[in-house]
Amino acid sequence: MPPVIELENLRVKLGRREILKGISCRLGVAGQGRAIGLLGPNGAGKSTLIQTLLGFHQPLSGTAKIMGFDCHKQVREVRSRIGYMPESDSFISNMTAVRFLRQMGELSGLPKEIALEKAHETLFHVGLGEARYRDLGTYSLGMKQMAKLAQAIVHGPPLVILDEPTNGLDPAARQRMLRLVKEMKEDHGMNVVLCSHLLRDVEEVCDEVVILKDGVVVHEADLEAERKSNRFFVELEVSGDDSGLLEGLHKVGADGVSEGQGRWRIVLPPGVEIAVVWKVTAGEGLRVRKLTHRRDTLEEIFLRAVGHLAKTPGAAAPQEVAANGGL
Ligand SMILES: Nc1ncnc2c1ncn2[C@@H]1O[C@H](COP(=O)(O)OP(=O)(O)OP(=O)(O)O)[C@@H](O)[C@H]1O
Repeated sequence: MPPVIELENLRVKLGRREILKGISCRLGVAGQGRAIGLLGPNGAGKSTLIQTLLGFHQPLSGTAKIMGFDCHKQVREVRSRIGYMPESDSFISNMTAVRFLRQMGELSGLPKEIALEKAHETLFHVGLGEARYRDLGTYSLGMKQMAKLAQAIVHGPPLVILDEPTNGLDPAARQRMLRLVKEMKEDHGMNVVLCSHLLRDVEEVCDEVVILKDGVVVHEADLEAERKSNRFFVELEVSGDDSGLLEGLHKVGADGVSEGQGRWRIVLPPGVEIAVVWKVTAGEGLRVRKLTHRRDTLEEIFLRAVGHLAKTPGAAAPQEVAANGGL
C-alpha cells in the first residue's frame, strides 16, 4: 500500500533561511484510517511542512507527495484530497456557519446543491446543528474550533490536517473533538495529521508520530506497536549489596542501570512480568525499599528525541524539563 505522505530529501527555504533541511519519511497508509502526530518544539518547522504539503512553498530540492501527487507540481490534485484546519481563525465573521461551509465545500469542488447538503450534514455531525444559521462572529471559542473542523471535512477528503485542534477547549469539548477525530479515522477511513503541543491528545488518537527538530526528522515511532509491546520501566531502590543485581537481571532477560546508593532503573522487555524483579532481588538477599513501574510515555519519547532526556535509562539528563504533558 502506498504511503499517504511521502517526503524525499525535502528542503525548503524561507527568505534566506533553510527551514526544512532534507526531510525523508513515509507516513500513513492509503486506504487505512490512520492518525499521524506531527510534533516538535517551537520553530521546528511543523507549520512550514504543513504549508509545503498544501502547496504554498516550492521546495529548494527534493519532493513532497500526497497519495502519489506532487505537492508543488500537482497542487489541484493534492488540495482536492486534503482538508485543512488551521490554528488561527479564518472566518468571515458576518457569515452564517451554513453559508461558510457551503462556500468552503464549493471551493473544494463540490457542486452547489451537494455542498449545501453536506454543509448542513457536517454541522450537525460536529454538534453545531442548532447554531448553523448564526453568524460565525457570535460563536464561542469552542464552537469556532468545531466550525473549523467542519470546514476541513465538509468535502469528505481522504486526508485531513489538523493544526492544534484542541486549543482553548474545555475538557468536555476536548473529549468531543478527540472523539470526532477518532471517528474520522475509524469509521470513515480518513487519514489524519494531528499537529499539537498537547502530547496527551497525540497519544490518545495517533497511531504513529514524527518528531521534527531544527528542520530535520529526529524520531519516528509507531505508537500502535509501542502500545502493543508491554515494555515496562521500573525504578527500584534496594538496601544491601547490589553488586550481583545486574547479572541477576540479565539472567531473566531484563536490563538495568545502577544510579548508586541502591537506586536502579530497569527495563523489562515484552512478556517479562514485574514479579521477576521481586524474585531477583530476593535471590540476591536485597531488601526492596521502593519499586515503581510505568510504561514509556510519548512525553519521554519526545523529550529523548529533542535531546532533553538521557537516551539510556539511568543516565543523567542533560537538562531539567517540566513534565506537565505539554511541550
Ligand atoms: N516567512 C518566513 N521567513 C523566514 N523565516 C520563517 C518564515 N516563516 C517561518 N520562519 C522561521 O522558520 C522556522 C520554523 O517555523 P515554523 O512556523 O515552521 O515552526 P513550527 O514548528 O510550526 O513552530 P511553532 O510550534 O512555534 O508553531 C522558525 O524559526 C521561523 O522563525
